[in-house]
Amino acid sequence: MKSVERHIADVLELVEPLDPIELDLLRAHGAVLAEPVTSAVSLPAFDNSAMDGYAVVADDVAAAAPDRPVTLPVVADIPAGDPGAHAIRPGMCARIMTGAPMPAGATAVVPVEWTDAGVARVAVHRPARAGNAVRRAGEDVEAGTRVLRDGVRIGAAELAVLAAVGRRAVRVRPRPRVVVLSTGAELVEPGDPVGPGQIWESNSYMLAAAVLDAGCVAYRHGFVADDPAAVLGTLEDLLVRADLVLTTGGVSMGAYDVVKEALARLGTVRFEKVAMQPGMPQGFGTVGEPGTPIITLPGNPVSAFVSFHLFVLPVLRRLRGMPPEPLPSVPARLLVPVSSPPGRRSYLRAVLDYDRGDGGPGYAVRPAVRQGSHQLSALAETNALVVVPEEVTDVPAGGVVEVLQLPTGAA
Ligand SMILES: Nc1nc2c(c(=O)[nH]1)N[C@H]1C(S)=C(S)[C@@H](COP(=O)(O)OP(=O)(O)OC[C@H]3O[C@@H](n4cnc5c(N)ncnc54)[C@H](O)[C@@H]3O)O[C@H]1N2
Ligand code: MOO
Ligand SMILES: [Mg+2]
Repeated sequence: MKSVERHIADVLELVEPLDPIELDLLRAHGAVLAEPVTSAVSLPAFDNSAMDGYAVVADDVAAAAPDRPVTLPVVADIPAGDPGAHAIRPGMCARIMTGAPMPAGATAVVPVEWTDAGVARVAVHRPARAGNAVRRAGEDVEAGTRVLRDGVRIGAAELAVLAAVGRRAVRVRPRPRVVVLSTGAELVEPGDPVGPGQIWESNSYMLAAAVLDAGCVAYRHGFVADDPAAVLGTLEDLLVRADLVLTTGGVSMGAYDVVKEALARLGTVRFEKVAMQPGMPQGFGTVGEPGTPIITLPGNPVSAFVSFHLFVLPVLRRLRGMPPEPLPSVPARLLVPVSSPPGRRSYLRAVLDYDRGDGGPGYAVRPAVRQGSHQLSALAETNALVVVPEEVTDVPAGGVVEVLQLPTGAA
């Protein structure tokens, strides 16, 4: 059987980062930057006040005290947005608001709380050192420096930086478009009546949501019956929209496992067994001309879920122009013993939390009781996967295991 690492390397070969496009700021939210962004301007662009108060010459107020206030004439009133043509000389001051340009000649700002808040004249009762409450031009960003690097995901903070340096649009890699297709004659749309032997379909919902959470566009096609012609026809129709196709079901040894049969005609897909539990039967390759990458996940819901997080997430990251890193991992103390089949690496659904035992700072992990690859219920509160290596069959409670952290939501 093939190793998990080998399979990850193979599926990653399927894709390259998508070609960059130019998008307006808000539409670029969630996309990955495809250019380093340099600021043409300094930020702040001009010396300005950090507080509402009075711009002064610091030396003038050096001796100010509550019992000996220094009184100065107020020669200008400078709100934020003022074009900034004011100047003061020693012995004068200007009323100034937060964000307003410092008048020439001023060396400090006295906050209004340190004064009597006068309008024509002001009494200052505390000294301010030179530079007090002044935000210098360029102290945040110097003109010509890089503010964002190529490959960062544009979240709220990055959008703020882009807007602040005056960008209206940016070059980004578009969100990958992922078609999700389930197969199986037993599947019924949730809520529709189920007959004998039928079940409500869940994989396409799970995968579409996981694709969205991974910052991609999901086209949930629903499901097709176990008929190779139907699978083929549907795939051909969907390819135009797809940067990646995900299917579930029909990849094992069953007589009606039609994904295998259909794809043998339409593309170059390899079906293999990966030494893992759950998620052993896997397939990948391309379909159509030019080849659209396809990953065929096993039908068992938990197998599809685990396979998505191990194999599909890195592929989506690469398409987005991000490093195709695996899930982050931490060591954790097992709260209950676990077992695993020999020769296969187990990924046990589990709840990871801070260790509340005597073990000091660190993590503790509790695998779910129900670990069957059909037992969806345990997934609901799962936030992690416990890894039990191929050669290990039992780990006692208290043993330290590697734990993969599952994504917590939209990326
Ligand atoms: N003789 C063997 N049988 C099986 C093997 C094997 O090696 N030899 N492997 C088992 C393993 S491991 C897995 S995983 C599954 C993989 O099955 P398929 O990918 O062929 O998927 P199906 O047969 O279509 O379905 C399996 C199971 O999952 C349910 N399912 C499928 N799709 C959905 C869906 N969209 N929503 C909800 N549930 C779904 C389906 O009803 C079946 O119960 O094969 C084992 N068998
Ligand atoms: O690989 Mo299957 O996933 O064990 O149920
Ligand atoms: Mg099957």
